[in-house]
Amino acid sequence: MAAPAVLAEQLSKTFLVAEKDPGFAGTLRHFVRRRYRRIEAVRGVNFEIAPGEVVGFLGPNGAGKTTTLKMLTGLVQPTSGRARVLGRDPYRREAALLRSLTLVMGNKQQLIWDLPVLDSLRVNAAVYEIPWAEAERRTAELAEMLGVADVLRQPVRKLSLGERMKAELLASLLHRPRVLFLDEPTLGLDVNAQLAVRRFLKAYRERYGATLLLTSHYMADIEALAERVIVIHEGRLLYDGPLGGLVERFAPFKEVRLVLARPAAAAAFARYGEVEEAGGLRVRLLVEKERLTAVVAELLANFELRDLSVDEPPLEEVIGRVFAKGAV
Ligand SMILES: Nc1ncnc2c1ncn2[C@@H]1O[C@H](COP(=O)(O)OP(=O)(O)OP(=O)(O)O)[C@@H](O)[C@H]1O
Repeated sequence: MAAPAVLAEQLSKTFLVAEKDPGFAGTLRHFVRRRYRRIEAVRGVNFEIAPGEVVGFLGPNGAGKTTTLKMLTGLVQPTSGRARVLGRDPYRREAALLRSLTLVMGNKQQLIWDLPVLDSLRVNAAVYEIPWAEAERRTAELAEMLGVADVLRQPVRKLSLGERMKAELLASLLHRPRVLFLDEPTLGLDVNAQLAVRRFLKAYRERYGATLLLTSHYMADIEALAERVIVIHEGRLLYDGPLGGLVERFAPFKEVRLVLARPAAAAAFARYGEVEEAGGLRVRLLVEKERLTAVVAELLANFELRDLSVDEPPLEEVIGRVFAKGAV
């Protein structure tokens, strides 16, 4: 295997947070004798990502995803373990590595609010020592891929959320990083803008052979972009493998959808599986894979059906179960 683009080896981060009781007395006590609470945000996480791979990084709120991304981009020093990106230690913040990676956070912005996007791009070009003629060429190319050429002369504050996020991506990629860490890059965007961002990330990866590690609460992002997923929960790695394997392992059931000819009570379906929707003409059931053929035969025999279809359960459902379980 080629040298990994990203490596996490027993990567761990513990935060010490000072705790203070409420009120004046609490504040006084806080000065005299400080109490600390340990938060083990990331606990011995191991993974390797090959150059050109796109990996979805999943976990419920507070699982340790952002902390891991911050350790991999040199913003936070690991308490123990090793982080390597393109063979280098990100926390040393060597210029050669900083020129090769980027961290895009959907909830943070780097563009200057009151200035046109182009002005922020000039700043970035200067920081990364890209001659302006070259930066202009790259801006034109990325703006075309993102469909934001028209808005670059407008102040950032006047852009829609979707336009702003695309401009943020443009700014984050002006130095053509080969390793992209993306933390919720489609956060809050409408469906069309989400789709545009996904398409762009795909095109960028294909054009530049980039490696992507991305978190998203939108499973559509993960399904569209990632072949492999890493799942963490309470700072520990729960799963690392193909997206399909996650469904196999955590969702040994299929989703059966029915359209009835006549409404039936929800209770009529409880014995076939887990009822997700019922009570009218539409019914959705989660049925264990081993029982599937028998259940479908019974449903056909017992109900007058307009339609019946069997699918993999929605990924949201599977992920929800993984998180709820919390252990493999
Ligand atoms: N700077 C910090 N100081 C103290 N605790 C922190 C700090 N940063 C994160 N934490 C804590 O570490 C844990 C993991 O947080 P992190 O932001 O990495 O999770 P996450 O998986 O990215 O969650 P989300 O999906 O909500 O963004 C949380 O309990 C959080 O409160």
